[in-house]
Amino acid sequence: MAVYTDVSDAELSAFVARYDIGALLSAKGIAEGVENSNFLLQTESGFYILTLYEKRVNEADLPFFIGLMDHLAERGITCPRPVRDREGRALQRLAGRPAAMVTFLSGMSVNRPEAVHCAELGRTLARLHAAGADFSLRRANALSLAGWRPLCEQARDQADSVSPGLRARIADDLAALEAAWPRGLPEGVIHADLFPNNVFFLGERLSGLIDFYFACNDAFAYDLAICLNAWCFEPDGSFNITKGHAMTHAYEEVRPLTEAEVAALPVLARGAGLRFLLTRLVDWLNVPPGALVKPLDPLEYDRKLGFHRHATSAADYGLMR
Ligand SMILES: Nc1ncnc2c1ncn2[C@@H]1O[C@H](COP(=O)(O)OP(=O)(O)OP(=O)(O)O)[C@@H](O)[C@H]1O
Ligand SMILES: N[C@@H](CCO)C(=O)O
Repeated sequence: MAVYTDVSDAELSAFVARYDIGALLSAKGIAEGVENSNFLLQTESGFYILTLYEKRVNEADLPFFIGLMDHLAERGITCPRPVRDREGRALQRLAGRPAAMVTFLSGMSVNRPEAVHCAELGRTLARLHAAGADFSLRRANALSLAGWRPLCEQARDQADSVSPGLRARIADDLAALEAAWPRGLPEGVIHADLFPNNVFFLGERLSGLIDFYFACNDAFAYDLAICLNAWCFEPDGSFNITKGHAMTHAYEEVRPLTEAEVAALPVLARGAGLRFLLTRLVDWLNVPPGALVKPLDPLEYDRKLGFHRHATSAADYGLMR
């Protein structure tokens, strides 16, 4: 369960009383997630999600995330809406942490996405990229190429205790990516963490997106590469090219990729793989004492990188031209 910060019932009731949403009826810590502390609140007017922002969220970035959810929702992307208190504030502090309350979205995330889900995701990702075009705030991606070496240094000495040879594999990936990372690709607002657990479906239709707390300005095709990593591998570690095709084809129906983006896809996919290997590895090695959280398996991404290291073109990911 991702609850790093405990909040007493009395603190929660007092917090909810700042809003015009009725009295608090129930509150429970949410089991899913690894980054922030999340609580499902029921008040007299319905359900809300309360988030206390933890270590990876820089408080200065919160206006970007809050503003982005409002911006996207106003442009037809279904996502949580920040709720404002009686004084018009969305950003709060609670139990010593920055905090915000957002609306509850209905829908279910899929544990084992099929090609139909990958296509829905691809289409919505392209719509999200278009909808962010006129968002006025900017946020650099703190977890792109320049952010990987510091993570690598944090985890390096213990990497081989997690898997023999991991330290050397990471060093090779990083060196290869530093030599080949593409510049000048089309960019804008990206979600940067659109894993299946952050995407809701009603039946086979995508019904909403959550968790915008890694959103930033970066290459659109890097966002697609993150999704290929997160949605298109099978539990046995193989890449499912049918799912990759479904996702990239649906993306291109809304926003065709440029030739430069197509050419860059293998290196972007490898970079996305390394980004999640590194954050998972650092978290795996540093579970805070007393935190209710199940760290995610870094080696899942070591196995995915085994595929990316040998990919030579976008066709390996199902992107047909
Ligand atoms: N607005 C919302 N509506 C409905 N459920 C939500 C909402 N926001 C969060 N949740 C629920 O809380 C869980 C955790 O939320 P979230 O993914 O934002 O946490 P996180 O710690 O940032 O997770 P992650 O590990 O994906 O970064 C989600 O999987 C979902 O079940
Ligand atoms: N989606 C991330 C966790 C949240 O950042 C992962 O699966 O590693």
